[in-house]
Amino acid sequence: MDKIVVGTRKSNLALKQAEWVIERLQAAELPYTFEMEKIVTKGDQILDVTLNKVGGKGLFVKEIEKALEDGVIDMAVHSMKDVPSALEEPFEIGAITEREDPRDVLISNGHVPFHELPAGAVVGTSSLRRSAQILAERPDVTVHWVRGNIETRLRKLREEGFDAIVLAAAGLQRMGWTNDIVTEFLDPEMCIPAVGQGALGIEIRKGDERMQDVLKHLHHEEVAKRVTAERAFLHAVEGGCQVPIGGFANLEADGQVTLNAVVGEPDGTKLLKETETGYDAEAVGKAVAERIAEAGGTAIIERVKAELNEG
Ligand SMILES: NCc1[nH]cc(CCC(=O)O)c1CC(=O)O
Repeated sequence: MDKIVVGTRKSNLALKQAEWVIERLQAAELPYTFEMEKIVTKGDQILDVTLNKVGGKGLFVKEIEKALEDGVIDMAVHSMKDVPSALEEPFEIGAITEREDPRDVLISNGHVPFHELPAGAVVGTSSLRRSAQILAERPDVTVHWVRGNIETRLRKLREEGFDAIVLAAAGLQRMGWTNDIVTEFLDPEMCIPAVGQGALGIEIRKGDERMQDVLKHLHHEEVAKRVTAERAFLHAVEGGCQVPIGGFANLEADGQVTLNAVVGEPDGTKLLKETETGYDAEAVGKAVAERIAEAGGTAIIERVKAELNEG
């Protein structure tokens, strides 16, 4: 049987995601064997610097794309939220998978819920999106950066003086840890998740019909429609590095997609939120982006980007 090589980053979460993809493809009983190829990316090597300052999301994707282009791998498994809103030539997303819980979760020492954290509590996060929304809701807490993979962040919660950390439910679920360690699932209207959070994206060489066929067995059309609206928004407001932006879409019973999105000041002093519903996912994303840009979102994004480049 022909062999298909599935590329992945080397973190435990990435390995779980790639294993999940391979299991699902094997279950489809296609005439292929599947093999995993682990790739160390720059983003995995630089764990002690705020990721925002070292080039953002693209860091995790670049080396993997090289392996794809060179034919070392045939497809690459990504967390959809780590995939830049515009892929470069000659790549495309061959499938967007079913979505895990897209919400962020709070894990606190002593299981104190978010609204009951004491004033001055130290909340760990590594994203400007989370800090903006946490501080808008609770200006009396302090946000500190906590970098590293999920295991590292949980260890730092116990050992480094944090009262709580906020991370993606999906990562915990894929690691098999879930509910007993989670204090609270944050309301996705209060803390709007990252674009694509909870879904996986499978990247392939553009026009690779063999992979397109294989990936029909993984693609989830409803999730893809939601993520399309989210990514159209992300693309229209910035198109680049990691800034305080959230976007989360749901499908209505009639098939329309509703997008809630936010651009915020990292210190939480301003949040710009907009909502739009419609049948055309791309148009919904663009409409929300236009309104947020006009309300001052562009100015915030430009300023944050400039600060990241200086820092
Ligand atoms: N930023 C890193 C990252 N990329 C994907 C996930 C979790 C899985 C997902 O959101 O799909 C995480 C960890 C986190 O944000 O807590």
